Amino acid sequence: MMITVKLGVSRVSVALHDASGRIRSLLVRKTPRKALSPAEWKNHLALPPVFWEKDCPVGIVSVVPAFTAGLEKALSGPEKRRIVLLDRSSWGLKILYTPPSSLGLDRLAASRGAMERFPDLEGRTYVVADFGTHTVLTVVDGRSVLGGSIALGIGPQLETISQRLVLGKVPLTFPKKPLGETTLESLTSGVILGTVRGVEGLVGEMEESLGKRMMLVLTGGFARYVRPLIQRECYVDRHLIHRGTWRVAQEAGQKDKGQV
Ligand SMILES: Nc1ncnc2c1ncn2[C@@H]1O[C@H](COP(=O)(O)OP(=O)(O)O)[C@@H](O)[C@H]1O
Ligand SMILES: CC(C)(COP(=O)(O)O)[C@@H](O)C(=O)NCCC(=O)O
Ligand SMILES: [K+]
Repeated sequence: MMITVKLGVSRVSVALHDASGRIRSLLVRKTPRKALSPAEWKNHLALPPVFWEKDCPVGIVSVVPAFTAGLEKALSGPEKRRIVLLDRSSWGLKILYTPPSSLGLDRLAASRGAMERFPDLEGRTYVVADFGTHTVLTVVDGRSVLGGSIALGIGPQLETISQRLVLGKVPLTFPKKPLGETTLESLTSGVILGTVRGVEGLVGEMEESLGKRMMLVLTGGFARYVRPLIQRECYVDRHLIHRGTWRVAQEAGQKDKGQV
């Protein structure tokens, strides 16, 4: 068993993996507004007992470094569980981004997770489109991460607009047509279809500038909603960040035991 944690800007997700890496249980909490003490983190996460199994190592990927120490101590607990804090050198990927230290660790985790989940991507050029709180594209060429794009995600866009238009919560509906004839249709067209067509357009332009075709890999909370709208071949797996983190934390554990 292993636990992987993604500490994101707005959400923390905690996954429990079995020996083969499969996710057995996943829970999501809001990212706190301020740094928490280990005890506060423990309360905040409120992990069920299965997550506290003895000797279960924990791999952590954080994009909020100021919050990481408290979380790490909370998860290590009195049992002193082994914590694998992943940094930029952990992923077996070369970072061609400036400066390399500014590239989100979640993007490295998703890039590696894509290779783990879809082994035929190894050595190829592909782009991971993470449809989460942000919509983030990350281009991988062989074992090098080149960069990509970052925009506000579908969820936060809908929330902002619905506050402005006093619409209440906009239900997440599948846009049936580009030409919206009601407010709801217009919003789903603009935000959901617009985001997807924007991603497709960017991927096409990135391919042109690279002079190469890329495989598209979808991940993140909205991946399965947008998949039917995508007009090109793609792979989909919602949990690439956890899968990449699992693989790399596992490799780190084997090195510690002198098995590699
Ligand atoms: N079934 C679902 N469970 C959780 N989040 C979902 C679901 N469907 C859509 N979402 C949306 O996915 C987004 C979170 O995506 P995710 O990739 O999990 O988070 P993050 O990018 O913050 O790590 C949220 O904005 C949420 O509204
Ligand atoms: C852009 C992100 C906040 C996306 O994470 P999300 O909020 O979707 O979980 C994250 O990838 C990040 O902190 N990136 C650092 C900036 C960069 O990659 O250039
Ligand atoms: K994300």
